[in-house]
Amino acid sequence: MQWTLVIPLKPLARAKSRLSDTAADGLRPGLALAFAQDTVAAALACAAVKDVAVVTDDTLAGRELGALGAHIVADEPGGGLNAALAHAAAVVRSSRPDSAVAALNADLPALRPLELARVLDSAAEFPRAFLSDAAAIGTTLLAAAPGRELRPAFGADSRARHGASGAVELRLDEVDSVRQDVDTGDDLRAALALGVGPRTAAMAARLLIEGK
Ligand SMILES: Nc1nc2c(ncn2[C@@H]2O[C@H](COP(=O)(O)OP(=O)(O)OP(=O)(O)O)[C@@H](O)[C@H]2O)c(=O)[nH]1
Ligand SMILES: C=C(OP(=O)(O)O)C(=O)O
Repeated sequence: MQWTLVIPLKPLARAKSRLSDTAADGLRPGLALAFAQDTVAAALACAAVKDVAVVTDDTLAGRELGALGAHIVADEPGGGLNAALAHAAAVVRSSRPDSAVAALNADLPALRPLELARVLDSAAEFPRAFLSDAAAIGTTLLAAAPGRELRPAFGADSRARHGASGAVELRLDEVDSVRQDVDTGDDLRAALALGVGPRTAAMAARLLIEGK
């Protein structure tokens, strides 16, 4: 089975506020874009991925991620993360009702295509399934098989909320790159230790050179 991924990205100027002690205001939007670029590039290189739709209102991010090959969906609801994801899934299914759809965070700069394929192949065995994040509190991927609603419940404690919604938690080893979202400086160090994509590596070097 091949999946359509929906990836949410809020306006870069407001993104990654929890990284303010690690990256100055002038660098943070570029860092958030680099995370998204490396995430989208790895997703598009994954054999289990048919295509990628990024839901965003950010003009620059839309242009850059579109250039990588992602489809761009406008964040028309403007009602936050879950509304954006539900909208993007509906847009995908309006043209292809039988699509398998999975939501994936935009802040997975260490993402490896083979690990993502393992997660998606495993998700294909269930109506709805999810992968918890590295902190084991949130969610990095929520998948809905053809004919199933996505019903996204990202945000605080989303691991528990996705579990309570009836989605099956995928318990896989050796998919660290799919779990390693980056919200804090510690997360960024963990991602760098796993090995990040080229755009995040370049931005991380600037953070070191420019001292924040
Ligand atoms: N399209 C869209 N994406 C969103 C929205 N809110 C959050 N996101 C995206 O959803 C993912 C998780 O978002 P958050 O953890 O709320 O925000 P963040 O920018 O990652 O980090 P913080 O500012 O530190 O909370 C990120 O990829 C965000 O860019 C929204 O309202 N619309
Ligand atoms: C929105 C989520 O991620 P973050 O850790 O980026 O807040 C989540 O885990 O549901």
